[in-house]
Amino acid sequence: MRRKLVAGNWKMHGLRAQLPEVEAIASAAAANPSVDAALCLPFTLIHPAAQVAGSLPIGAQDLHEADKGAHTGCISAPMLVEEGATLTIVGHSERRGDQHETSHDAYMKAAAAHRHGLKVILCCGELEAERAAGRAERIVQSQIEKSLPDDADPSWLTIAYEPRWAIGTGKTPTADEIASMHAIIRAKLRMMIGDDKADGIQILYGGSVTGANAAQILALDNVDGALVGGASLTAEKFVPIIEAAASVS
Ligand SMILES: O=C(CO)COP(=O)(O)O
Repeated sequence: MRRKLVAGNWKMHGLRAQLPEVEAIASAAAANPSVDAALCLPFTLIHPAAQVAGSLPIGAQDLHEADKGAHTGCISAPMLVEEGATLTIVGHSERRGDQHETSHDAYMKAAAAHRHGLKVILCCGELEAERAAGRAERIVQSQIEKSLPDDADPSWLTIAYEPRWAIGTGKTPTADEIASMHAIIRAKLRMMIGDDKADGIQILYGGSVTGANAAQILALDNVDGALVGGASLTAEKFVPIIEAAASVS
């Protein structure tokens, strides 16, 4: 039985003034031990958040594929580990859009994270035009093919399906569309790494998840948690999602 994981992605939000939110989220996570929770924060908050987060895992949102080198402005896996991160997101659609990252970049970044013991949330998801053109499934399958790291294993890898058009828009796919895409991702994983490993990997849904829709989404087949943006920024909005996950676990 796969546990549910509710991970927050603060994106480019948060100063030290928001550390009490981290503490409050960590307390709520500790009070719901049947569910896994985590927060992926801006680089600048990783160290101070890790000091106050207790057992709540603190992660990054990106990293460079190299351990060190002449890469101005970039952050490597060993740097993240030293700051107290235990996981990182790779391949988020905002990095694919804003920084032109490819699935191969995500593959390289996931490998770098794994080399240094970081868990990885690997993102995939189609654009609105791709869904409208009937290409959503093929796009997501292709992203998984190109980005799934070697040695992919449930002990360190999680997949997040985040349709780009559902992120920050208040629009979500229908329950059938979410369940269908998650089944397609599960089938793809089975083909690539075998049933045992594939069946252990958590597949999260992300895109406009809130306390109001979380229980319904998290109850769907093959939805093993949520990757939450806007509604993860405060305990008031995020804790109900953790509790919704607990209620369907
Ligand atoms: O991109 C997301 C999480 O990584 C989802 O963001 P929202 O929850 O704000 O739609």
